[in-house]
Amino acid sequence: MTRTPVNVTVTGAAGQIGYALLFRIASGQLLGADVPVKLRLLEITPALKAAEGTAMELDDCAFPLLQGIDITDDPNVAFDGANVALLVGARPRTKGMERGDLLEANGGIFKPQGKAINDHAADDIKVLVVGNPANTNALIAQAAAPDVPAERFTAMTRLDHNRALTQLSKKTGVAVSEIKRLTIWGNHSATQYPDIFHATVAGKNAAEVVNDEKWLAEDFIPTVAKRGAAIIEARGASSAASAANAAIDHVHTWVNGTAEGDWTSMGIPSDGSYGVPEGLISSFPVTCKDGKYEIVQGLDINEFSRTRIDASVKELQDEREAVRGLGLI
Ligand SMILES: NC(=O)c1ccc[n+]([C@@H]2O[C@H](COP(=O)([O-])OP(=O)(O)OC[C@H]3O[C@@H](n4cnc5c(N)ncnc54)[C@H](O)[C@@H]3O)[C@@H](O)[C@H]2O)c1
Ligand SMILES: O=C(O)C[C@H](O)C(=O)O
Repeated sequence: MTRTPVNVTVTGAAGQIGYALLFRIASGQLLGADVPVKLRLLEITPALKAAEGTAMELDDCAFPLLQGIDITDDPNVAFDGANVALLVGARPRTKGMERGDLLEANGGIFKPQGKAINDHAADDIKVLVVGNPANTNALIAQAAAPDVPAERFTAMTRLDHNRALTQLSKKTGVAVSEIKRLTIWGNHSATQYPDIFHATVAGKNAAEVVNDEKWLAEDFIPTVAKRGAAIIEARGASSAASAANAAIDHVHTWVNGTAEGDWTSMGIPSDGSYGVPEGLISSFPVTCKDGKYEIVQGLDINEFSRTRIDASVKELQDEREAVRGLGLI
């Protein structure tokens, strides 16, 4: 194998998502079956031993693409030369909490990590923030990295996108592979808006196929938006394997592109499209090509969608004000 390995940094490597994620990265599912990787695992000091245990297991898999594992509690070391950074490490919410309740607890993590990325990462760094509240944590990290192009900081709404695909598939009886152009707008929170008005189901307009606004408003949207809480209620812990799967999907699509005629959802810095204030990290419909993404333009936004997009964007603005007040941006 002659390709230069890609340096992938994963924070919170000893956590639940980390455990579901690292083996898939090392096996080639993140970047491609022919792309060698070097892993950098960042953890807090008390969790280093657990991260070492995971690294031992990674070694024991003898993955042909895995060309090294470094473990550290120093962000400056973890992000040195990083090409891809998955910011997972954060405190997950527990029963009864909203993701916004985590702002203060987790905000302090993302500012120093953003600075370390600014100072040490490779020029082509791509960042995915998974740790909640993901959109605003991404904003904090991005604000601390003025030398990195802002568009390299993204937040994960792919789990919501995947959840929405499955709910729509169950409602219509059509396989997820036949559903295209679904969109998650806004925040990865209970205000997010999964939009099927531009989606297609086996080539037909999804909203017309469903033809049931009551189901949309009272079943589909709340089921997708509150799925994280439902999983916490059922498992007693937040989603892990599905979150890791979505992180793999997000980066794989960003690097390798969206399929012709389809798009995906990513939390990205707004350029003002669709009335979302510039700079907010909000979820949009995007196409990806050659390692870059673009917002899908020109979609008609009906009244039903507008109200819901605006509500989620308002929450993002409030979160931005809150972290400004805490001196995090
Ligand atoms: N965006 C999404 O769709 C989505 C989905 C699921 C979970 N999440 C979020 O992902 C985060 C991680 O979830 P989890 O279930 O793996 O939690 P976890 O508690 O199992 O693991 C978190 C890990 O992060 C580590 N950590 C804490 N502070 C750190 C720091 N400063 N640097 C490096 N590591 C640090 C902890 O030691 C722990 O090992 C949570 O914020 C959770 O809410 C997001
Ligand atoms: O809901 C949570 O707190 C975890 C995660 O964001 C999820 O959507 O499953």
